[in-house]
Amino acid sequence: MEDLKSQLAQVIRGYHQKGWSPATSTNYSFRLPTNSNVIVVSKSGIDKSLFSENDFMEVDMQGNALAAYEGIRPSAETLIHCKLYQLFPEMMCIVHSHSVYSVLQSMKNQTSVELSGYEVLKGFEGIKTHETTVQVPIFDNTQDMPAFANVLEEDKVRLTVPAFIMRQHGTYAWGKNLFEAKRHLETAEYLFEVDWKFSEKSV
Ligand SMILES: CSC[C@@H](O)[C@@H](O)C(=O)COP(=O)(O)O
Ligand SMILES: [Zn+2]
Repeated sequence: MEDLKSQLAQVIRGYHQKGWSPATSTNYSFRLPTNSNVIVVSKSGIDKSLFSENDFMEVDMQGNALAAYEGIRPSAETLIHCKLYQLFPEMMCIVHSHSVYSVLQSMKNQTSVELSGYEVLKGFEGIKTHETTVQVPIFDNTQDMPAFANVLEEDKVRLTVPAFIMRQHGTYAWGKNLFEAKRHLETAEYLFEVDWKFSEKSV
């Protein structure tokens, strides 16, 4: 587990350098390979440029801190992680960004970002050709995490790729391991940026 913590911490610091986690934003988690009912999640309010293995804590599938971490505040968005693991039981890692292009894409007054024809779509698990179109869903932002978790459950059918946007907030992506979750977030973020820049040029 220490290896996983240190690998994810390194990814988190790297994402901060890309500008994906300003002002302590974003959160991350993985499930213990030895007990998938235990979620190792980032603590709330940590500066992601300095994130270390010690900035994780353990919660149960309802988001309650395990005894060893009593009194420590898990990420404010822990319930999103809990719900995604519940909806997609094979998924073991979740990553989140507050990137500029995710926010810009979400401000188009649409309920999804349509991405078509890009080679990098193949970064999403199961996509084998650029000759396809995917919809990355956009859900309205809220501070009410139980309500947002319900939205995810009700709209699970819209989660056709392993990523979504919270409007004017950022992207969540997930995978069967850190490598896959990372690939999915980077796929989404790259496509949001290229698609945004192309539509800017063509107006
Ligand atoms: C600093 S604003 C960002 C937060 O409100 C939230 O969206 C976020 O991603 C981080 O929350 P946190 O509780 O630190 O995990
Ligand atoms: Zn956030």
